[in-house]
Amino acid sequence: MAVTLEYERINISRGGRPVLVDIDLVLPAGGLVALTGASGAGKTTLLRITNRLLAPDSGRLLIDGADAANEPGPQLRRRIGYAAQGVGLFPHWTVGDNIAAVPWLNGMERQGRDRLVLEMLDLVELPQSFASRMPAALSGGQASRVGLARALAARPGLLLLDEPFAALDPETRNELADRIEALHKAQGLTTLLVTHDLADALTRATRILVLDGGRLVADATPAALVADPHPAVQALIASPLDQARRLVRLTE
Ligand SMILES: Nc1ncnc2c1ncn2[C@@H]1O[C@H](COP(=O)(O)OP(=O)(O)OP(=O)(O)O)[C@@H](O)[C@H]1O
Repeated sequence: MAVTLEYERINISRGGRPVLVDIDLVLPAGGLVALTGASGAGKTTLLRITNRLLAPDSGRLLIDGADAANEPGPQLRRRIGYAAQGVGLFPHWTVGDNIAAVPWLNGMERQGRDRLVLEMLDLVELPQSFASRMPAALSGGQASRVGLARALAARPGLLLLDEPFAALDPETRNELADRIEALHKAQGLTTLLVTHDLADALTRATRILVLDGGRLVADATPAALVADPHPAVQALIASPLDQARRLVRLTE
C-alpha cells in the first residue's frame, strides 16, 4: 500500500551550516515525485531524513500519519525500499542473496526467498539465472536493476531512489526509468526520486520539487514548473530545454 509522507517544518544543520530550512510538504500516497536541485541543495539529506538515517534538528516527519521518530530506524527502513547509485550490493553475496537481504532479516525461510528472488528478477526484467551470479559479474545497468529488485523485495509502500540513473548510458537509463515508472504504477508505490537531471524529472514525475540552498523553492507539476520564473528553477531548466530545442531543430 502506498504511503503518505508529511514533512512539518523540518530543519537540519550539518557542520554548523543550515542544510534544510523549514521544509513543509505533504506527499499523498501514490505520487511519483522528483526531487531535484543543484549540487549541495539538500536532496540527499531530505531522502536520508525520510528513511531515518538522519534525524532533523527540529520538525517532524509523519509516515501514514505516525511520527517516524517513534519507530526504531532499522525497523522503519525494512518497510522502505531504498536504491542509490553507488550504494553497493554486498560483493560477497550472490545476486539472489542480495535481493532477499531484507526478507532474510525478517525471518523468511529459504523456499519463500528463492521464489521471491525469481519474481523480483522477472519484475526488473533480468534473467532468472542471474540469481546465482556475483555482483562483480554485472554491468552497471544490471547492477542498478538488482538494486531496484532488492529495494522492492520487502514489498514496501515507499520507494526512495537516489540518482538511480547516474553513470548509466542514455539507452540503459531510459530503459531503467521506463521500468521504474511501470513498477511504481503496478506495485502501488509512493516514489521519491532524487535526480540531477531535470529532463528525467519533467518527463517521468507527476510532481517536481526543487530545492535551492536547503529551501523548497518550487513544488509543481512538470507543465507548471517549466513556466516557473524562480531563478533556481530557470537555471535548472535552461540546459535541458536548450538541448531539446536543438534536437527538435535537427529533425525539422
Ligand atoms: N556529514 C556532513 N557534514 C557536513 N556537511 C554535510 C554533511 N553531509 C552533507 N553536508 C552538506 O549538506 C549540504 C547538502 O548535501 P546533500 O548531499 O543533501 O546535497 P545534494 O543536493 O544531495 O547534493 P548532490 O546533488 O551533490 O548529491 C551540502 O552543502 C553538504 O556539503
